[in-house]
Amino acid sequence: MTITARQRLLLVHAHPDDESIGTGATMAYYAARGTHVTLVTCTLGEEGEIHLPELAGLAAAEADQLGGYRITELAAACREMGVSDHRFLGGAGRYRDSGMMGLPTNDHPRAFWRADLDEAAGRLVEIMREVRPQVMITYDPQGFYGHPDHIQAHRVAMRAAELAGPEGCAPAKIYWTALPRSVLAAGMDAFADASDNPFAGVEAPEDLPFGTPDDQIAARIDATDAGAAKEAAMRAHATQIPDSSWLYVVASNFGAEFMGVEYYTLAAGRRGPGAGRYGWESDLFAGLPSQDVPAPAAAGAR
Ligand SMILES: CC(=O)N[C@H]1[C@@H](O[C@@H]2[C@H](O)[C@H](O)[C@@H](O)[C@H](O)[C@H]2O)O[C@H](CO)[C@@H](O)[C@@H]1O
Ligand SMILES: [Zn+2]
Repeated sequence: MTITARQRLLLVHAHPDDESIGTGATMAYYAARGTHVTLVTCTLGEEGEIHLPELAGLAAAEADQLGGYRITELAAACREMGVSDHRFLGGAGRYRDSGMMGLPTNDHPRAFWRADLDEAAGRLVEIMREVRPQVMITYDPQGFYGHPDHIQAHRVAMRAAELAGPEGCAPAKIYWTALPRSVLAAGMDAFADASDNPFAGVEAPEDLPFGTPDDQIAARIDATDAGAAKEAAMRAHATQIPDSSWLYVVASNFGAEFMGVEYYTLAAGRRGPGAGRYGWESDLFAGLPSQDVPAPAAAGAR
């Protein structure tokens, strides 16, 4: 694939649904502005729950067809976001959804959690060679909330960037998905008296398995105009995100602020110009030279 877009964004996610939940507005926002957005999903999500009773028979313990079905959900979500370049790491089915931490599925022979790090990273380097992204998004070392496939996606993405560096095709900036503690605190306040409080039982934002101090956030992407695309992409993942999901409860109360604004920490690269108390960037490509698309590496060049 010859990519001529001047801006190229690479995202590395663990399962079909993560791209929409965590970065759907960012992806739709940049795709709508001509950035070439490449999504790499590391597993098919075979071990997921199924919130559509009519599809219960696809479950891993039954026909074990959920992975194939989630390929179609992901394709629909990408259409809603305007993203056309999507790949599964190593090809569809190479790495299997490991299930939640500590489950026997972590030990499945193809479990992503057991993948050889350099072998998996090498497959991502092949995509970096072709796409030559200036910016990459993945998770923090905790995988945002501790799922083994998210932790492994972080490790593979960061190792690939390390391996690609000497070849000159590593991203100049690497961001990790994040949620500011102040946003979590505002959410807890807003739902304090709600009957369907998604934060019920949580005393403080620090008690949640995710959340980042505001002064460690590097970018706030206001993709409010892509909030509807994000919600449509999430609804494409109906086996994973039921209509009753807390995600929609929060969205219905927060609206554009929740669905259309996404936050990141900067793990590598130089921070661009920003604004506000903590100098948050409003553009992931801030500070990067507006470069022409480098000539694709000659065939066989390494
Ligand atoms: C957003 C995300 O990473 N989803 C994963 C996750 O799903 C969780 C899992 O089904 C768990 O059993 C539920 O209690 C929890 O609510 C879900 O978020 O893990 C799945 C299995 O690895 C994965 O398929 C799904 O994409
Ligand atoms: Zn996930």
